[in-house]
Formats: sequence, structure tokens, C-alpha cells
Amino acid sequence: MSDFYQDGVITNFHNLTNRKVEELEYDLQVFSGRRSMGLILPSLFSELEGPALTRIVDELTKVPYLEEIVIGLDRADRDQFLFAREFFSRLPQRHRILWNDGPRLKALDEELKKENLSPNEPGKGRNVWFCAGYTLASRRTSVVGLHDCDIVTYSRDMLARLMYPVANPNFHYDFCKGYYARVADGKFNGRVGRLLVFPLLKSLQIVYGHSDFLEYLRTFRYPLSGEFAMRTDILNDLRIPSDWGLEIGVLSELHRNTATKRICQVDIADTYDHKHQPMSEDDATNGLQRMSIDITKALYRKMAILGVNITSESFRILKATYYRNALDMIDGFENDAKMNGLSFDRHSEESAVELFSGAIMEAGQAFVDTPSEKPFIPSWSRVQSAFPDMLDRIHEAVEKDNEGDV
Ligand SMILES: O=C(O)[C@H](O)COP(=O)(O)O
Repeated sequence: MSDFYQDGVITNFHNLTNRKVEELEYDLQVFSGRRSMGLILPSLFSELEGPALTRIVDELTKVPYLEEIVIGLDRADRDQFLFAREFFSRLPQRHRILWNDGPRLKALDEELKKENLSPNEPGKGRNVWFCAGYTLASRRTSVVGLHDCDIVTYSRDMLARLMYPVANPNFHYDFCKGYYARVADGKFNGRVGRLLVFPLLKSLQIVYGHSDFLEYLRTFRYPLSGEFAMRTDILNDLRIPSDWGLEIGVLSELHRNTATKRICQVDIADTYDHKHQPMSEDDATNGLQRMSIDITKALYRKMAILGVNITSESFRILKATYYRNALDMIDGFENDAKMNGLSFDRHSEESAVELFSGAIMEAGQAFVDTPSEKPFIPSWSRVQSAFPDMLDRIHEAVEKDNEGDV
């Protein structure tokens, strides 16, 4: 049970009555007559071997209102792709798997690369970008949702709640972000969201001054959630980072392209659990250390776009401010955990904050050292201007991979 707080920047949808999923789904089926709905699932082949995705597919088989499911499959060889076709075949909805490492999509990727129009780095951002391209090419949906494939606490009411605000033709929302508490196994999780993003956003405002953008980002209850829904045509103009900055990048793009009154967030679950990555203290290219650097870089870039002068001096000050704010927040989390009967490991929490302080410096240095870095994947509008038939060719390649010999 959540509160009923609204602060006016974006609209909050709460879960005040635990309305039955069947009732929400009935409404969504009615809405689908006016707004057809799709779902994008960015996945790694390894996730097909874990329990989370099996449960997600079990739940999705019961969803009555989806017109199309687009699965982006990364890191799969031919046999694994064939396994994936079988794995997802029980979905009753029309579904297509993007075999991102298969010869057909790779050949198109090569063509795009020659014009610098394809993401250089593999990762979730790239996977989502290709799924967005296919969704646009398929032209079957006017609303599309997206969620991670490692959610171990998944149930189909999360999807119903996520889609509802954008799918309802009587509402005016273009974009909806999911939120929840990352609490599981008797403790707080969500280490990057809680211990990096929350205090960092506060610190950015202290160091660089008020901005509507930071105010807007701070209104999201879980800015890193991988669950969101939007009007499909928004996918045309999104310029997203290919790395872990994806979620912040999408929120930034929405802020740039859409009025905030058309943006909302929705409580999709009381608690949420997923696959936990290691901190990777000794390896800045992996785990939560890498994630924290990518996210911080995405924030610096956005601040620079807004005209803020990001200098070595200022990110040193930012680091000091962040560190103090993060420690203060740990006090709050510790007390909250205690009252809720949760365990709390203060040493791990403070160690995480120390690691994230390093990430703030590292991301700042990378930002200053690589001024010509191309941080965003080009929008599909730009790709279509360079290759007017590219979406159709992606569509054809995916149809062949899914229906024929590979
Ligand atoms: O949301 C986050 O903070 C990161 O995905 C890490 O989550 P975890 O601490 O729950 O593993």
C-alpha cells in the first residue's frame, strides 16, 4: 500500500486498492480497440536458462491484450537461437525474436556501421534500439511497453499497471515509468539507485544549481527501473545511450521531447527482485562499478547539453558533496530498515558509496578526456533519412529468421 502523493511535475499513479488484475486486463482489452499494444523484451540468451524468464513467459501466456511481443536476443549462436524460438513458441500472441548476432541482422548492422549509424558497443541499449526499430517497422502497435527479463518477482499485473496510463485513450500520457521498492530477502537492494542516483541528483543540484531537469529526474521514485511504456511513435526520435545510461537517457529524452504533463509514473509492485550483479570493485568495465560510471556519464552529458560547465574542479566538489549526502541517506535507510524489521549491513553500504565516489571522478575524467565521443545511438528518424528502406529490411530479416531456415 503506497501513499497518494502528487507534486505536480509528473503524475503519480498509486496502488491504493490492489485492484484485481482481471479487472485491469478487461479495461486494457477495451482500450486495445483504440490503442493496440506491444511489448519489448531485451534479453540475453543466458536469461533463457534461468528461472526468471520462464516465469515471465508463463505469466505473459495469460495476457489477453497484447498485439505483439518483440524479443531482442543477445549473445546467442544458431543453436541457441533455435532453442529460443522453441522457448518462446508457447506465447499465444504474435511474437518475433530479433537474433541480434545472426547473419541477417549483422549484415544490416554492418551497413549501418559504415555510416556511423549503429551503436558501437553491444549491450542493453543497443538491443532495445534494434527492438524499437523492428517495432516501428512492424507498425502493429500504438503503445509499447518494455521490461527487463531478469525479474524474479514478475507477475502480469505489473505489466497491466505499467501499460494502463498510456493505453487508456481518455488519458493524455505519452510515457509512463514503473516504480517499486527493491526489497528482497529481508533487506534493501537497488544499490545503484539508492546509494548513487538519489544522493547524486541531490548533489548535482547543490553544486550546479537548480534546474528543471534535475527537479524532474528527482520526482521519479525509481529512475533506474527498466520498466516503462510509451506511445510507439516516440521511438522514432529517441536518442539513447548504448550502455547502462539507457534508463536515465530515456528519461532525459522524454524531458527534452515531451511536456512533463504527458509523463507519469506508476507503482507496479510492492517489492521487486532481480538478478544481482557484483560490485566489481577491481574492474571498472564490469558489474555495478561499470553501471555507476555509465550512469554518471549520462548525467554529466545531459548537464553539459543544458549549458552547465562540467570541469575537473566542479566534479571534485561534486564528489565531496555526494559523499556527505550519501552517508546522510544511509542513516535514513538504516533507520527505515530497522523499523521494518529488515537487516542492514552498514559496512557494505558505506563501501558501495566509496566505490561510487570513485565512479563520479572516473566518469568526470572520461567526460573531460573524450570530448568527441558519440554518446548516443542515432534516432531511427535519422537512420530512415539515410536509409529510407532500412526498417523494411529489418522487418524482412526478422521475418525470415523467425519463420524460415537459419
Ligand atoms: O537498480 C540498481 O540499483 C541496480 O540495478 C542494482 O540493483 P541491486 O542492488 O538490486 O542488485
